[in-house]
Amino acid sequence: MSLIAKNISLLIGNKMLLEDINFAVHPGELVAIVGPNGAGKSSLFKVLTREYAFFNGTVELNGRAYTEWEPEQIALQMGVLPQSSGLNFPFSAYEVVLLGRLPHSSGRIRDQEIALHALQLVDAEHLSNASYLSLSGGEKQRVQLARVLAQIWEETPVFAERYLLLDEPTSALDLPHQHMILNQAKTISQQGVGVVAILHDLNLAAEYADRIVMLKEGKVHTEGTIETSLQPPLIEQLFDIKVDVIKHPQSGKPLVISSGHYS
Ligand SMILES: Nc1ncnc2c1ncn2[C@@H]1O[C@H](COP(=O)(O)OP(=O)(O)OP(=O)(O)O)[C@@H](O)[C@H]1O
Repeated sequence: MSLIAKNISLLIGNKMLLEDINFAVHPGELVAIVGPNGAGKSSLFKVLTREYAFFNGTVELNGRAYTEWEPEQIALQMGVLPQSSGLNFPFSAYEVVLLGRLPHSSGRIRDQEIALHALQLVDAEHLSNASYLSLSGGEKQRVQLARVLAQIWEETPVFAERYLLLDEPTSALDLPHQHMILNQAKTISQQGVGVVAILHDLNLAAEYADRIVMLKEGKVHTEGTIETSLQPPLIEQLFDIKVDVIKHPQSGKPLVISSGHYS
């Protein structure tokens, strides 16, 4: 049981956005998708999350093509955090998180407990009663993450395998919150959820991901473990920039350093 995309190609107008991509995420792992601007990361994300349906190839969720699932069944298996959520109603932060529980029928008290707990996990409990519209960019991002966490909070009687798909989940966050959120994503993956995160920061990917998929010009450039992916020649091919990779003094993970010189 996994989320598997096979031979995905995506043509919009006369532009090939994705070309013969194979991608999979399995329960229990965190996969980072990285690559330069315009590489196709968000396009792949939109295929994986059904925002785009007009692609060639197949996407299978837990053994069945998307077309074979009802939308409500998909919502019980997959939480999606897009780059921006255009919510314009004056809901409180807490009410926004409760929206994540709509696909479920676990009862009002349980849903409320989960929503509060999810807000705690993203350090936003103190914002519960604030109007969502009044929140800062980073606060909104954390509340939206709490909403998708609430959505895939626990196994349902029918669906044990769940997935969390995050498009640049740290883009609006300060340094401590970047680590806090990715720590949560990692913990959730260790609890058995398959997590996909588009990340620009290679060092965050190194710290938290189990695997890295590198995209370039709509194709998978490289895929592998942190150690095999974060090699200077590969990074230089991907981003056209000179880098050194050293060992992080605390975690021992690869640490990518660049002085900004083009290769
Ligand atoms: N709807 C569309 N119609 C035509 N071209 C598109 C469309 N969406 C994206 N593109 C183009 O496809 C390419 C890939 O875009 P995509 O948003 O997937 O890149 P990305 O890797 O997510 O980039 P970034 O890091 O800048 O967010 C870009 O060149 C973009 O201009």
